[in-house]
Amino acid sequence: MSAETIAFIGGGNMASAIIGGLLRAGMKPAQFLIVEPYAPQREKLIGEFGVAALAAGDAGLAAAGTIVWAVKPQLFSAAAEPIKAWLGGALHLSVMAGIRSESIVAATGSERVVRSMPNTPALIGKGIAGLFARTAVSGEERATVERLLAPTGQTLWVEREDDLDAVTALSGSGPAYFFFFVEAMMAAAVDMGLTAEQGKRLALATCAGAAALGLGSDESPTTLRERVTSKGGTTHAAITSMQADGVDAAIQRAVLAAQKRAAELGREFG
Ligand SMILES: NC(=O)C1=CN([C@@H]2O[C@H](COP(=O)(O)OP(=O)(O)OC[C@H]3O[C@@H](n4cnc5c(N)ncnc54)[C@H](OP(=O)(O)O)[C@@H]3O)[C@@H](O)[C@H]2O)C=CC1
Ligand SMILES: O=C(O)[C@@H]1CCC=N1
Repeated sequence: MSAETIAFIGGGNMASAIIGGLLRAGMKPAQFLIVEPYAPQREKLIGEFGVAALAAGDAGLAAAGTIVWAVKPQLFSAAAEPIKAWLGGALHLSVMAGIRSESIVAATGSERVVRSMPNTPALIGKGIAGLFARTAVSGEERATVERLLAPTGQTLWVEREDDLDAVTALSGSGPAYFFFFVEAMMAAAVDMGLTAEQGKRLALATCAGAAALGLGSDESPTTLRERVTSKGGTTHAAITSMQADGVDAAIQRAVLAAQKRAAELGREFG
């Protein structure tokens, strides 16, 4: 192991998305060390990526230049405690929701901490990750983090750490809101006599097309929505129904609930 080694504490969904992306971008399996207590998951990582995976961290961690924290926030303290002696020399990158950088400094003994909030489209290189760096992190280390996350999609730096709670609520959790919407579209498709499969195809292609249209256009989502909405037509009927049901306000409340929960996770498990 060397300073080029990237160690992951937790080898689940998010770790796999980042490791897979970096391997596709040309990093070598020997550059990774994963600490993952769940044996079937360890075997999956070894089989899929050819990386080294240990049930528990050991002194070898001290050589890693970068340590990525990818355990559930609830498990952070318990995961850090037994390996603390070997963490002080590394740059730490957390993907954990809520856990404050101050808690990561206290648990690792390193001031060089970057927090990120990726999302699951990272699995196909189409994610977006919010990033926050503590002042001890150098410009070069910020660039290192950007390189690490580049294969997973876009990155966006925020200046205030608390803003990561809003990023978590928007883009971290956002893919689930989108699938929730698609599930409802599919249920409506079935109500109207289409099959669920037809509903899924129509809903996903429509959402993907609308997102691509929005990304490629200088016009606001409001203008793009209005362009679909003919006077007295079908879209007007649907939007009027959603407004009467308070769907927009409900979505805003839901996103704020996620932001509040992110802050709570930091207080409860930091
Ligand atoms: N999923 C998402 O959309 C996003 C998740 N995140 C954040 O990423 C983090 C990881 O989430 P995700 O990848 O979905 O979760 P997973 O449950 O898939 O991965 C976490 C892994 O860590 C393992 N683990 C548990 N205890 C330890 C330990 N002591 N040492 C090392 N590994 C341990 C778990 O094993 P076991 O299963 O045995 O407990 C599990 O395999 C979370 O903090 C979450 O907030 C961030 C952005 C988006
Ligand atoms: O639900 C969660 O807590 C994590 C953080 C963002 C997405 N999943």
